[in-house]
Amino acid sequence: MDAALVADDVRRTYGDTVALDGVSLSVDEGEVFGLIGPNGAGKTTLVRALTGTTDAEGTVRVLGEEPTKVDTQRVGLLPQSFTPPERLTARELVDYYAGLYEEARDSDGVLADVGLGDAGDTWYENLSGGQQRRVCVATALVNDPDVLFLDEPTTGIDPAGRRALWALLEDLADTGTTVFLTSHSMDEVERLADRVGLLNDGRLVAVGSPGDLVAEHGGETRLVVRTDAGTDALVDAGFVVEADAETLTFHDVDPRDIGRAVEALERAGVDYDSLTWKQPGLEEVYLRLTGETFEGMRPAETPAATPEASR
Ligand SMILES: Nc1ncnc2c1ncn2[C@@H]1O[C@H](COP(=O)(O)OP(=O)(O)OP(=O)(O)O)[C@@H](O)[C@H]1O
Repeated sequence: MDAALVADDVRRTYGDTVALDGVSLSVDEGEVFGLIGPNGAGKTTLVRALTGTTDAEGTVRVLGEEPTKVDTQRVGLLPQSFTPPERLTARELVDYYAGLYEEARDSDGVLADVGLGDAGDTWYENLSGGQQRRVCVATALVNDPDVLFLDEPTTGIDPAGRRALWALLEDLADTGTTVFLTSHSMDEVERLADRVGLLNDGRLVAVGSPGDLVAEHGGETRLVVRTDAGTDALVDAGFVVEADAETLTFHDVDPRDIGRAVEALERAGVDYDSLTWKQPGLEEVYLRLTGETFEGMRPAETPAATPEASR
C-alpha cells in the first residue's frame, strides 16, 4: 500500500523552543492516524508541517508531493483555531470554501453530514460554539478530500454531536479517505484510529494500534474496592493488594478471578461500598509514557499484601 503521508526527521524550532525534534512517521492511504500528546507537545506544529502551513526541516510528503505542491483539491484541513470571515450564514461560509475548489460538494449536503442540515440560514456568529466547530468541519469536507487533517475536531462539541461526527469520519475512512487527527480525547482516538502516535516534547515516543499500545504500555488490570479496610486480613488472599485511605487495589486481576477476589474479601470480613474492575486503555498508555500520574498509580500508603508475603 502506498504512503499517503510521510515525515522523515522533521524538525521545527521557534526561537529556543524545540517544537518538533526529529519526527518520522508514515501513514498509509486509507488509514486513520491519531496523534495524541500533552499541551505543547508539537501536534499542531506537525499538522502545520504536513500541510505546508509552516516551514520545517526534514522531508515531508503528502500523496507523494511536497505539501505546498500537492493538489489542494485532494487535501482538507481543519485547523485548531479557525477565524472565518464575518457576517456569513453557515451555508454562505461553506459556499465560500466550496468556491476555492474546481469541484466541490453541495454545501447543504455537507452541512447535513455534520448534523447542521437545518442551520444553513443561521449567521455563523449566532451558532453555539459546538455548532460553529461543526461548520468548520464542513468547510474541511467540502472538496471531498483524499487526505483530511483534523486538528482537535470535536473540541467544544457535545457528546451526541461528537458521536455523530465520529460516525461520519468512520464512513469517510471506509470509503478510503486518509485521516490525520489530533485529539486530547482518548476515547475518540481509541475508537477512530487504526494507529496512534504519542508525541511528547516534540518526539514521537510510541506508535502502534490502540490495542498494541495498550498491551505493551497500558499496565495491568485492577480491582478497586472502595473501603477503609487495610490489607492485614488479606495476606492469604492470593493477590497483590495495596491499600490507601479509601480503597483496596487488587493488582493484575483477570476477569475470571473477580469472584475469587470477592470471596477473599468476604473471608476477611471486609465491608466495602463498591467494586470496580479496571482495564487499562489508551489513557493509561498516555499517562505512563508522558510521566504523568493518575489515581490508581499512586504509590500505596500502606505496605502491600502479597501472595509471597503470606508464605
Ligand atoms: N507560532 C509559534 N511561535 C512560537 N512558538 C510556537 C508557535 N507555535 C507553536 N509554538 C510552540 O511550539 C510548541 C509546540 O506547540 P504546538 O501548538 O505544536 O503544541 P500542541 O501539541 O499542538 O499543543 P496543544 O495540545 O496545546 O494544542 C509549544 O511550546 C508552543 O509554544
